[in-house]
This record gives sequence, structure tokens and C-alpha cells, in this order.
Amino acid sequence: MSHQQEQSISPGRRLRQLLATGKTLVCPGVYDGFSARMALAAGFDCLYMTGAGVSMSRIGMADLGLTTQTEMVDTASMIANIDPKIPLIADADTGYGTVANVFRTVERYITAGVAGFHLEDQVVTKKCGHLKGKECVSLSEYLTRIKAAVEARKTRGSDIVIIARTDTLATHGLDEALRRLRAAAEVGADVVFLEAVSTKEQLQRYCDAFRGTGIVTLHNMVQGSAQAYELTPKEAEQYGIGIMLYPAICLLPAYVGITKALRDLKSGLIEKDSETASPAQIFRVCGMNEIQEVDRKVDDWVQKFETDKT
Ligand SMILES: C[C@](O)(C(=O)O)[C@H](CC(=O)O)C(=O)O
Repeated sequence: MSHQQEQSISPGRRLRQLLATGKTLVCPGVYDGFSARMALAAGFDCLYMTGAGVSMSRIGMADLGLTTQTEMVDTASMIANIDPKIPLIADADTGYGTVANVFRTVERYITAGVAGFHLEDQVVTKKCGHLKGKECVSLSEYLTRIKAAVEARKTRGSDIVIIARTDTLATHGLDEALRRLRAAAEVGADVVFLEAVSTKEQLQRYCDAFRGTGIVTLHNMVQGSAQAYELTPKEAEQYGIGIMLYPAICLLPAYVGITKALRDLKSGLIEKDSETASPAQIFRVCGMNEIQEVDRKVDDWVQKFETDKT
């Protein structure tokens, strides 16, 4: 494949190619430029933009449905374009309103360079799927969201991957949750996402329900959550899970590490930590060398230009 052809592959197609391998795609949750840069440097094939992370890092609020469409699109666009070769799956929560809002969210995610997104059936004033007291909309209202997303994809001639999430396992039980996911797939979702799986039996039934259907299953691995069924990527592969999200993989160590550093500073205890990084090191992770290379090339060009003139 030529360089130009390689560049012109859409984000959706890149993600579809990864899913077609049949291997479990492990996606670390990132929420800002710095966490995205670290995940890219670690060599992941796909990133996940966690809505919980965006909510906390961008507006300083817990995952309670407070971020706006604009804040989500803006963050997704920045992350997706750091390295457009690495597809980004973005949280789209409830789509941020009614049918027209969902349609516009999807149009804007497509323009932003997002490869895939998930849309759920909680009420618009949603909360993290692993908290108690969730409420969900009716099946028909949920399907209007999925249909609006499918229409936006069609209107834009896009191949963005639509991931249908249901939160009804907690509110209505497994039968209803599976019914909703099947219905969403019939409307045009490519991937299904059963939120807050808490037992092996639920996981098994979920995976069995979609095995051999061509619909990819996603498992959300919220580390540390009481509701999450813990699973390694290797085990996920055996269940036939296509995508594993790790929404908290950067958030939890950031919380622990930063809190410790701040407490130490506050108590006057600043020891020379052998594990600490240098500013230059973290600038390098964030593209310093590449930008300096551009500077050098432009300088060379200016010098040649000036010489040729005289
Ligand atoms: C996947 C999720 O929607 C997210 O925002 O990352 C959250 C994760 C979390 O709150 O830890 C969810 O599971 O609802």
C-alpha cells in the first residue's frame, strides 16, 4: 500500500480492520492530550476516550451526565488527531439530547476523526454505569437514538463504527438487556456493549448470544469497581470478546500518583525520587522532537532561500 493510500484510510475502516482480525482489541481509556500521548507511546493499536475521564479532567466533575456535546467533540477531535493512524473509540453517552442532538453528535464525531463511538439507553441525566440508581429510557426511545446515529453515518457516507450500549442489566435484568442489544444490532449497530457485567454467567450468556452473528461484543473493564466482572485480555479472547475497554487505566494511577506527590509537597517532604521523569522526557512523549524537526527543516529552507537570492 502506498503512503498516500495508507494516509487516506478512514478511521472507521482502520477500526474495522482491527476488529476483523478476530483478536481482542485492548483499548486504554484516555481523557486528555497527555494521557493519549502516553498511550500512543506505549504502542496501543486503538484508544478509548472515556467520558468519565473527560468529565473529571475537563470540567472537574464526576461522571454524572454534565459534559456537553461541544466539550466531548472538542476533546475527541484533539485526541483523534494526535496520531490519526491509531483509531479512537469515543464515549458518546446518551448522544446529548433528542434524536436531532444524537444525529449532530455523530456528524460531529465523524468530522472530528473518531473511528467508533458508544451510545447508551440511560436517561439524559445519566451517571457512570457502575453506580447505583441508574434509570433507562424505553426500548423504542433507545432505538431512535441508534437509528439517528445510523442515519448520520449514512448521510455522511461514513463507516464510523456504532457501538450500542445498554445499561438495563442493572435496571431490567439480562433478558431485556440482550433483547435491546439484538434490536440495536438489527437497526445497524456494529458492536454491542453490555454495561456493568458482574458475573461470569452473565458474561457467558452475553457472549453466547452474539457468537457467530458477525456482531462484535465489547467488555468494559472498570478496574476497582464493585460491579465489574474482572477479566484479563487473554480470558476475553477465550470468550470471543472483540473489544476490551479499560476506562480507568490512566485515571487511577494519575489519582494515586498525583495525590501522593501533592501530599508530600504539602508536608514539606520532597525527596529525590529515582522514578521521577524529567520535563524533557515528557515533552518528548508529547511530540517535541517532531516539532523541532519541522523547525530545523524550515530553517534550512530559509537559509537556502536567502543564499539563492544573493
Ligand atoms: C465507560 C464509561 O462510560 C466511561 O466514561 O469511561 C464509564 C466508566 C467509569 O465511569 O468508570 C462507565 O462504565 O459508565
